[in-house]
Amino acid sequence: MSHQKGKKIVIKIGSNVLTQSDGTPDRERMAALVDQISFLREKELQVILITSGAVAYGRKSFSLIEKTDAVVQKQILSAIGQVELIQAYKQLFLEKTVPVAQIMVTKSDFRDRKHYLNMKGCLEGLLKNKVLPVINENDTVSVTELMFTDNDELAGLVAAMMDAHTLIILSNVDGIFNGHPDHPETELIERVAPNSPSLSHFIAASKSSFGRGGMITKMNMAKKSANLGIEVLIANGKRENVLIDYYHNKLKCTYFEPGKAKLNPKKWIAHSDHYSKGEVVINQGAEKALNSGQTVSLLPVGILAIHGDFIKGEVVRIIAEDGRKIGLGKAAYGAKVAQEKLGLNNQKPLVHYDYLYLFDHSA
Ligand SMILES: Nc1ncnc2c1ncn2[C@@H]1O[C@H](COP(=O)(O)OP(=O)(O)O)[C@@H](O)[C@H]1O
Ligand SMILES: N[C@@H](CCC(=O)OP(=O)(O)O)C(=O)O
Repeated sequence: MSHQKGKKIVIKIGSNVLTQSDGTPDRERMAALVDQISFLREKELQVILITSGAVAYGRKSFSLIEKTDAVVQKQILSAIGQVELIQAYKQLFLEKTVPVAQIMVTKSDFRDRKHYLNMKGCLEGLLKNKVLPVINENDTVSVTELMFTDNDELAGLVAAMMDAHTLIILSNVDGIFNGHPDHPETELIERVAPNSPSLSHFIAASKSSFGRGGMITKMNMAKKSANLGIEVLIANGKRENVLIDYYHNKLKCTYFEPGKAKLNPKKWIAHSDHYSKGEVVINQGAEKALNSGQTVSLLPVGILAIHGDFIKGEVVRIIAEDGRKIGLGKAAYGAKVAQEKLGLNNQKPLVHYDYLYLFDHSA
C-alpha cells in the first residue's frame, strides 16, 4: 500500500476509544490520536475525522437535576458533551498548529442531492484550506428514525461522498474476530476479499459499553464501502501508534480489500436506501437486462408499477415482481410522468445507467 500525496482518508473514532473503562474521557488516548493524525497530515495525506463521544463526554461532565425523558436526556448530554469534545480536540490540535472545523450532520442532510452537494462543497473547501473537518452526528435533532444507525454509517456515507481512498474505523478491538473477541481461541480476520460472504455469523450482538451500533454495522458498512472501491480498515484505536503503523503498512487489523471502483455518482445512490421516496416495480425482462452486466438503463417499458411519490432527482427503490429489492436509482423524472409512460416503448429511461445502483446480494 503506497500513500500518494493528497490521498483522502476518513478516520472514525468510536466513543470507547475516547473513554476509559469507567466512562471518563481518556485525554491521553485522544492526544495520542491527535498526534498521529497530525503526522498523517504532515505526510500530506488529507484527513477527515468522524468522531463519536459527545454523549459519553456529556454523561461525565453533567448530572441532570430533573427527571428527564430518555430521548431528551440523550439530546441534552450530547449537546453538552459535544462542546467538551470539540474543545478537547481544538486544544490538542492547536498544539500541532492544525486548524479544526466542526461539522454536525443529520441523516436528512444526505437525503437530497442539493444538501449533499452543499455538504460536499464545504468539506472540499475545508480540505483545500488545510483545515481538519471534525464531524459528528447532530444528536440534538437526530432522534429515532432520523438517526444514523451509528457513526460508522455516517463515516461510510462521508467516505463515499468525498470519494475517499481509505476509511479507517477505530474501535476498541483489533478488528473482526472469528468469534467473540474475549474468547481465547478466536482469531482476527485479517483480510476480507471483495464480494466475500458475510461475516455476520461470527459477530456477537454485544457492543462496547458506550457504542451504539456494534460490530455488525461496522462490517456491513465496511463491505458496502469496499464494494464501492474504498479500502476499509477496522482497527484498534486504543493500540499505541495505530495510525503510524497504518502509514508504515504494519497495522494489525481487519482489512477490506476495495472492489473495482464504480462510477462516482453511484456512490451517493448506494447509500440512499433509507431516503428513497418511491418504489418502481419492474418485470422479469427488465430485471434480467439490468443484471446482465451491460450498460443498461431502466426504461418505462419494463416498469409494471410505480408506488409513492417522487420528483426528478430523488432516489427510487427498484423492486422485482416478487418483491425483492434489486437496487436504487436517481429518477430522471417524477412519479406523475413515470405513471404516464408506464409500459410504453421508446421512452426516456426513468433511471439512467450512470445513476443506477444494483445491490450486491453477497454482502
Ligand atoms: N466477532 C467480533 N469481532 C470483533 N468485535 C466483536 C465481535 N462480536 C462482537 N464484537 C463487539 O463489537 C464491539 C465494537 O463495536 P461498538 O461497540 O459499536 O464500538 P465503537 O464504540 O467503537 O463504535 C467490540 O467491543 C466487541 O465487543
Ligand atoms: N453522536 C454520538 C455517537 C454515537 C455512536 O455512533 O457511537 P459509536 O458507536 O461509539 O461510534 C456521540 O457523539 O455520542
